[in-house]
Amino acid sequence: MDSRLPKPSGIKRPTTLTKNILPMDRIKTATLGFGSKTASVSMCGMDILPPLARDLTNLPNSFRRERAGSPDIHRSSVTTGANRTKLRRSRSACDIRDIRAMKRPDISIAPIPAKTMRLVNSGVSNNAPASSFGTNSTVSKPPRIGNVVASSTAAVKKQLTRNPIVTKVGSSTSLRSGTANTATTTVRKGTSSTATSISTTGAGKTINKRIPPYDYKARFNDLSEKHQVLKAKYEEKCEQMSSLEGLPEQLEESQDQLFKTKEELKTVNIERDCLNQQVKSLNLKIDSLSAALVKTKEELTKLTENYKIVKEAHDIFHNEVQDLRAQTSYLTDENNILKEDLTACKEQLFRANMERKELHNTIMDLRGNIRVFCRVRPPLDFEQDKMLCGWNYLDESTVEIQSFDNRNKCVAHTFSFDHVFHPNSKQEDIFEMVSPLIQSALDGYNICIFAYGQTGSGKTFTMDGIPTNVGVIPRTVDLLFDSIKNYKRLGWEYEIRVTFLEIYNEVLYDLLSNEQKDMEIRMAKHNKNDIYVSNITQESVTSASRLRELMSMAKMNRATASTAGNERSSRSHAVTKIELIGTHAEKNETSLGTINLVDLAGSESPKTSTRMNETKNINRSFLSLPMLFWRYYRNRIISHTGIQS
Ligand SMILES: Nc1ncnc2c1ncn2[C@@H]1O[C@H](COP(=O)(O)OP(=O)(O)OP(=O)(O)O)[C@@H](O)[C@H]1O
Repeated sequence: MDSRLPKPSGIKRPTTLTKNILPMDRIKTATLGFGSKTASVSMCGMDILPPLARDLTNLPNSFRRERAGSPDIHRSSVTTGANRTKLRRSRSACDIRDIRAMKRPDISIAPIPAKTMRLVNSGVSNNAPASSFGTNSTVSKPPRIGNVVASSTAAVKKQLTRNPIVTKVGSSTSLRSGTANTATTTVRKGTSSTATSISTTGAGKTINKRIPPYDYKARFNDLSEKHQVLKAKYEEKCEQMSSLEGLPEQLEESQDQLFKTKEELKTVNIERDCLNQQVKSLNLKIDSLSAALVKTKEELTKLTENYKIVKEAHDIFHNEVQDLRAQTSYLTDENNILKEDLTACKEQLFRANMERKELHNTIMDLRGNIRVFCRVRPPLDFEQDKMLCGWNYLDESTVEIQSFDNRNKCVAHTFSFDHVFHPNSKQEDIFEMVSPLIQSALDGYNICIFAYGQTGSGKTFTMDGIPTNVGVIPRTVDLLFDSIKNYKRLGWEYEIRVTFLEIYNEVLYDLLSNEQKDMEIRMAKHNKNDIYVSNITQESVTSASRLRELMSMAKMNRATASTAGNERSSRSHAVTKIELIGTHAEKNETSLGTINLVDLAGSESPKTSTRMNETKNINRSFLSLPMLFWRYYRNRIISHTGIQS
């Protein structure tokens, strides 16, 4: 009979649950939980299966790291080969010898307790508590590792403190442990005397029965019973192991999931930090925008108030504008009426001006186209002590000159003039007499004003004057431009051109140019009564100041010298010619008038002359002057009467 228990087969060595992927704390926990039988037992609910679990739990670590599901091997390892050898020896020679020596006692084999049988048949429930040991429960799902380890460790410790290793033989708390311990004790005892079978009755009373060594059948039954129990436990452990085999994979998956979750958690934390930063910056923006909004509201309030004020002003202005528009409309109508009236007035004025022009020139003709005025200058400072000829101012047109003949007899000569100006006459009085001629020039007539007399008689003073008391020419310029302004209102536009000619020793000079030129006096082709000077500088002037400027320039270029009667005597004839070209665009009228202002050189007696040639030329020119006037009168008489002689 083979007493050796069948070696369990198909038991897989539990795989090492600690993998590299586990962190160190997990590795420790896993090693503690899965690498030890304590944890294995605890996981299977052995904390509530005290006897055998306690035994297994209290095994040394080195031993507990052995195969989890082979309690037989454990026991064989614990008892080592000594007990087994003892058993074999007891079953062999010693036992036989003992059997021979012993009497066969009456042995009543204790029946297998019913509770034990139920356990054998029903198996061991891993997760079931001790109170529900007989229920059929299987391990279908391993508990969570952490919880299992914690609970198992705690349960084992608790169990260890509550239930010491040395169990009370015959205790009814656990049939399996009681059976195992009893078997061990029986073997030990059996080596010296007989085997002992411990059984429990249905009432819970422990029944110790000794199995004589020779009672192989009883021992066999006993061992079979133990074998069944252990086999059931073995199968139970196998099932537990098979269920636990999937735990590493689950653990790995859980770890992967955990790492993924951690990575996601990190990402979420980073995103959360970013969002927090964004929230902070947005809060700052909100604060600044809120402040700006408050300012804007204040400004808006001010602007609204200003808008109300401006709107009120606008309404007032709008009403005023409406009134003004009405007035403008009324005034526009009035203006149109006035325009029509103005046009009619202008027409009447133009016609009246033309009539005035005719009347004016008729008066000029009646007064005489050639008028001669006489001006007696006062004696100069150096003449106060000199013997001067006497004169009498008979009336405003007659003067009597007294002189002595060869017999020193006083002779009186009476001269008649258009007007005689006594020495107290002013420059304004002289100009008042000649100014109507300026009007004639603007009306398109040619006029000539010249001063004639002996040297030092006051010709230049009368024509040019002095800066503090200007003469005829400057006053003519002022009157000319004032009249042009007035004529502009009547629709006349005038262009003024001036030339300055000097005749010195019968030679022509351009007083506006210092160049040597060939200048001649020529008659106009279209009008034989009109003459012009060739190659002379002609300037267009638009202002009186410019004309005066040109006059001063010409005066500077004029030849002067000292004579017996005048320290600065003009030794040439100076002719200032002013052309007035008037146009009336509306009436398509034009007018061309000329003003010739002549300051003749002073005649001088050959007796007192120091420059005889110059004096001859001057006096010769004066001889032509009566001839000139004679020709003029003859032409006018012929034109009026047709009589040639
Ligand atoms: N009416 C006057 N009242 C005061 N001073 C006068 C008057 N007429 C001329 N004189 C003075 O007499 C002097 C000579 O006059 P002015 O030069 O005009 O003579 P003139 O006839 O031009 O001589 P000439 O022919 O030699 O140039 C000047 O000093 C001038 O100031």
